[in-house]
Amino acid sequence: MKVYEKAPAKINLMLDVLHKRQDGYHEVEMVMTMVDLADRLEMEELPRDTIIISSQAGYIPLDEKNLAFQAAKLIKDRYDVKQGVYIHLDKKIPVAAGLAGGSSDAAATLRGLNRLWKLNIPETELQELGAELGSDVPFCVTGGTAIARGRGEKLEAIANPPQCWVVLAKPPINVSTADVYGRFRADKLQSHPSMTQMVQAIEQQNFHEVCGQLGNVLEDVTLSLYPEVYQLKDAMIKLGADGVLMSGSGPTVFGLVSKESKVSRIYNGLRGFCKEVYAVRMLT
Ligand SMILES: C[C@@](CO)(OP(=O)(O)O)[C@H](O)COP(=O)(O)OP(=O)(O)OC[C@H]1O[C@@H](n2ccc(N)nc2=O)[C@H](O)[C@@H]1O
Ligand SMILES: Nc1ncnc2c1ncn2[C@@H]1O[C@H](COP(=O)(O)OP(=O)(O)O)[C@@H](O)[C@H]1O
Repeated sequence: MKVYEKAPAKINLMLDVLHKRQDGYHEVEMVMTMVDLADRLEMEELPRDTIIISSQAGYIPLDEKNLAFQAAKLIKDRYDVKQGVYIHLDKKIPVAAGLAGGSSDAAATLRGLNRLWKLNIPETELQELGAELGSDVPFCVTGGTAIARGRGEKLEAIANPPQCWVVLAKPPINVSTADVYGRFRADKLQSHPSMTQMVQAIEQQNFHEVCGQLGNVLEDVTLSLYPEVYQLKDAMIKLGADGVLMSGSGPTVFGLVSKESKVSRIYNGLRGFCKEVYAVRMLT
């Protein structure tokens, strides 16, 4: 038997860091949503007690370092599953981009294996398993749009933002999330983005206000390390995107665009800066 799962990319519409915790993680407040740029996973049951990962992407690990492998191992161990699984990852989401590609693959693996092995694990329990794999995995289990607190695992579902185009551009650099959080200094912050106002703008379906409330306190860290991310952001603003922000710890920059007529100009303009540019819809 085979099951298929879609693993969409996330973007952070708002990301605030409150403080560094005793356990080394940072207490965050984020508004997260998903975009229509997705990996596709095929999972096939194997009679042998083994986990095999394959992918057309040459640049991700296929062993126990792969987050889909870790998700399969976790569910097998926790629920004492004796069968094995073959997982094929059709990667479309750029890697180490701030788009939670690996986290979304892990979440899709948890959902898929829950179905394949008829385990009937409730969604909240899948989220708890996800939290053992990474801070963004619980959100990716459920998707939609949510406020995320704690280290990212405490979720509160909210309305989806107004539908629009999302242009994503990833410069050819790899950013380490741990490094960006490690360099973040709360005392250097000039201001915090407002969670309340972002949530209100979304609830009122006020596109202009959603664009106005975009904010990410990790942006300054990544922009100072990689000036090309700053240039990309500047280019996207000049090309006419309605709101522009770096996603997560970066380096992907996204632009929200309401008018379809503007999308191809922005897309083509950005292709002059980097190869990895995508124009997709918000997943609502
Ligand atoms: C910044 C965000 C925003 O959505 O996304 P990405 O840029 O990675 O996509 C997330 O907070 C990333 O979540 P995720 O990528 O799952 O992080 P994890 O694997 O749990 O943690 C990687 C490392 O980041 C740091 N970390 C992560 C989350 C957090 N709230 N505080 C932290 O300090 C820790 O040093 C940790 O060792
Ligand atoms: N299934 C996977 N897809 C992508 N990256 C993966 C996967 N499994 C493990 N990784 C590793 O996880 C790291 C972060 O990848 P990713 O989840 O794409 O980053 P981000 O959270 O910044 O978007 C990379 O170093 C990559 O090698």
